[in-house]
Amino acid sequence: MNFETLVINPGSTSTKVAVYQGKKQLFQTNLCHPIEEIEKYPQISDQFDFRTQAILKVVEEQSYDLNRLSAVVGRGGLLRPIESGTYEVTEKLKEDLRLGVSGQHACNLGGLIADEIAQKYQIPSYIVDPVVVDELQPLARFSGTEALERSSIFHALNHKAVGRIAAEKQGTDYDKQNYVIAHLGGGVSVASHEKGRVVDVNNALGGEGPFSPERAGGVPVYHFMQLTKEWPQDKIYKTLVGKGGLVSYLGTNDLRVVEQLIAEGDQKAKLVFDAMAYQISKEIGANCAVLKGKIDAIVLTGGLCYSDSFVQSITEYVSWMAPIIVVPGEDEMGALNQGAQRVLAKIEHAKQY
Ligand SMILES: Nc1ncnc2c1ncn2[C@@H]1O[C@H](COP(=O)(O)OP(=O)(O)O)[C@@H](O)[C@H]1O
Ligand SMILES: CCCC(=O)OP(=O)(O)O
Repeated sequence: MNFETLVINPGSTSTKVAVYQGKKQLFQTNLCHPIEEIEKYPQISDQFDFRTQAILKVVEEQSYDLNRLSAVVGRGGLLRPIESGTYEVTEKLKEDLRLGVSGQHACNLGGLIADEIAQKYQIPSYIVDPVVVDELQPLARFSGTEALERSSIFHALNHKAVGRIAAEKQGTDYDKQNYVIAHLGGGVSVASHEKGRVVDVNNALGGEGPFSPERAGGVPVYHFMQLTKEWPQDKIYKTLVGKGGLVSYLGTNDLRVVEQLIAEGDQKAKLVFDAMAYQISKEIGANCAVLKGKIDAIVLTGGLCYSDSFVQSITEYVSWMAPIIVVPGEDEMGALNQGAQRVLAKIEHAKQY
């Protein structure tokens, strides 16, 4: 059956909207949200109406009749740690998304907006492989202090989707391969995929890993404590997430703007560009150690991979460790649709949160 689904993916810098009929995409629109627009809203939940209206406007512009839909599917948010899969949006799931039980991020709106639209048309709503998919091995859970355990918060949906793409390119199955996958978007997550399980990954929202277009990544903690000892919590958080990385150094979260500055001869922009590639490469190297060098490929994905020079810069550091596979952008929309289609076709049951 060719079920039609509306797919909604709120990211930190964009909202992606698509309609699928079976596997076929009927349309996709990527709405970009410049930092000035996002900054107007103090809380993520304050963006609910603005993003919902923007999505409905896209659908209207495409003259698509929402009565044709069988389901609405949204990118899952910061719930409690759960296993990989497709989950039905329930009251309990929505409550935890609203509370942000594991933190605040735009993807918390995915399930909420999906359900808002689905309820109007009396159809089900789902989330797939939310950012809290947790397959960490015991060793990866150590933070270095008994008081804190590391957690698995990363771009699980795209990691899994791109893992399957890489395996297909290599003529095999995802759960037979070992990959280091680096998702390079507004936030960055670099993970060790061992036979289909993400056994280690930097927390993309937790002050770990490389800096990214808008995240600081790991910072020198002692000096950071001194710097921020008089600051309110939300200012500290925004310094790490939202106003870190490229935004902090260059005032933009857009790598294309950075490339333009470099083309105009801006030396600082060049140094920051090189530093981001350097930190990401170092994290890839760390994950190659996690897999004890038994790696079938290093996979680079996300919006930053549309930049040939950025990919080239990372490749120079890491290509000696394993073959490089580049999947620019992401297949999150396709993966969300596939997750919903499997449930609609009764190939799988939707999991209950
Ligand atoms: N053609 C391109 N060339 C260089 N950078 C790009 C290109 N397209 C997107 N990007 C960069 O990718 C980043 C966003 O990646 P994306 O995966 O869309 O992020 P998110 O989903 O986290 O919002 C931004 O820094 C953006 O400037
Ligand atoms: C891992 C949490 C989700 C996230 O960081 O997504 P973006 O990079 O799209 O902001």
